[in-house]
Amino acid sequence: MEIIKELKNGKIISKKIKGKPGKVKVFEEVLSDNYILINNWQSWGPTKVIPKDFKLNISKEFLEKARFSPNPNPELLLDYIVSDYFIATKDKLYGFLSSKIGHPYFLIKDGKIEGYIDYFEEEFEDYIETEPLAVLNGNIDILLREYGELLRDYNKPQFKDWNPVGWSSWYYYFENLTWDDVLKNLKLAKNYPFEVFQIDDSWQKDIGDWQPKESFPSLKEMAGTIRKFGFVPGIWLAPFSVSETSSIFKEHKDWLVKDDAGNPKVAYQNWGKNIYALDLSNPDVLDFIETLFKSLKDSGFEYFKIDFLFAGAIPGKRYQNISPIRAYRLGMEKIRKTVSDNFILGCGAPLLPSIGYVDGMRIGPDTAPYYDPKIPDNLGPNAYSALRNTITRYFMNKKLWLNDPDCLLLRKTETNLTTNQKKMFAITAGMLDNMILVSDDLELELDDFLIPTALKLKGGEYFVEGIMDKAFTIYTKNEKVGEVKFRICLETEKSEYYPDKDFLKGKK
Ligand SMILES: O=[N+]([O-])c1ccc(O[C@H]2C=C(CO)[C@H](O)[C@H](O)[C@H]2F)c([N+](=O)[O-])c1
Repeated sequence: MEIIKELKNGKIISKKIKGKPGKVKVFEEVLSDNYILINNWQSWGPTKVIPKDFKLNISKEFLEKARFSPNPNPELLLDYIVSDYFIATKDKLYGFLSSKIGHPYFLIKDGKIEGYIDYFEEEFEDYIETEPLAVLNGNIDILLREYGELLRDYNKPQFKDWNPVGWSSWYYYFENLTWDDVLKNLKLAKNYPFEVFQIDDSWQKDIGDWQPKESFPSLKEMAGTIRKFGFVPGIWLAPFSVSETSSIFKEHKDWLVKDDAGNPKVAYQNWGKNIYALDLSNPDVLDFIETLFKSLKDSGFEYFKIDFLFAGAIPGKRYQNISPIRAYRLGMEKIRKTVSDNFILGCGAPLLPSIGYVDGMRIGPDTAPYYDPKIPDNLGPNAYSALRNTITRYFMNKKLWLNDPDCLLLRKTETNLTTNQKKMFAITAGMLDNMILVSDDLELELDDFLIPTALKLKGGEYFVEGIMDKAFTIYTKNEKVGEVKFRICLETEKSEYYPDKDFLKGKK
């Protein structure tokens, strides 16, 4: 590896490779600490502190269902602590600055931190530079912010400066949403400062068949009705996913990523089905994606929550022999160009490969109407892990995209969330200037005082101290509230804020 740039507190290294490199080892250093900050490749995975001898306890059964959701090389998780893109200790941070062709990751092996880049099956006739690696020394709280700045400066992403506030259907209605539920909430949403009204997973015929199911009106009527109520029409879809029961699976197996035997490869299981992945290196597939998003846009939708994106980056046989990461970015580039002036929210997305293609990014797992620090990180729903990631990935916000911490669930019934748990989420998301989305049946009684609370805290300059400690301290300064400090321990649910502002206490 050669130093391509000296930094005041470290360096950026890279090297030239060609041929068929596969998994390239690019870094090794003795692990000098008992605790490490690890990161997962995609939206729903954890960024968290673990002891160096932590056992991931990933079972073969979990991997059978999750498949490539937790990692493009899931089998590594059975034997190692794996950290994608970056890894850190209290005074060191090792962070790759891009994932444009290869997938960069770290393993903890024999007391060492080992850095690799997986170029999968791609062959390079000419030399290419490896994804650059920044090696930084200093206080981890400062280093995280610095790593975010290096990522921004290296990738130079363009994204909208609109920081949406709105409503989403998923966390109350899930797949049971009806068009009557939509109409009821549209009427009630006028009482809130919502800009966007987003219909989530529920409307479609099948995963891959992106037409409305019988019980929903046309796409044009869906979007037109939302617009008529004064909101930006938003819609959810999983554009790179194809369910085994879909017509696209029956008619276009040639469009799917294949296994070594030439059969369509299962990307993951969800909705009680096997889900396959579109081969984004195939020009016909990119035409399909363009036509799909043009039709959604022409129907009147202006906000796109594109989900399960990791499916586009699974290893396998493709039309072109390019890495899954390069194929993924072809698909994301197509979407970005097709709806360039609309808001794209990435979800279930490989983080570094998505830089530059999204305006917002879900940076944690699903929230839920329960908060439980004891549930292990399994990519599944939990308000605790959604809040944890909101803090540990805060440094990506407004550098790479707008962080979406997932929705505030404010209902007082049909939930196990306490008002304090809702308050911790709302104050944190507001102070860190995140997207603010609510997901409730608006007819229910809500702790809705937290919406103005979160909005008052937005727009500031913020910082998080104690990323590797038991409790975080979040600092924010904006012209509405001045300087606010919020000390929060996620495990004990104890939090204090200074100065003691009434609006933070739920007084109107
Ligand atoms: O581990 N999983 O199999 C899994 C599956 C789905 C899922 O949530 C995604 C799916 C949906 C709908 O299917 C919602 O839009 C969530 O906001 C979006 F994040 C999540 N999640 O975000 O935690 C995890």
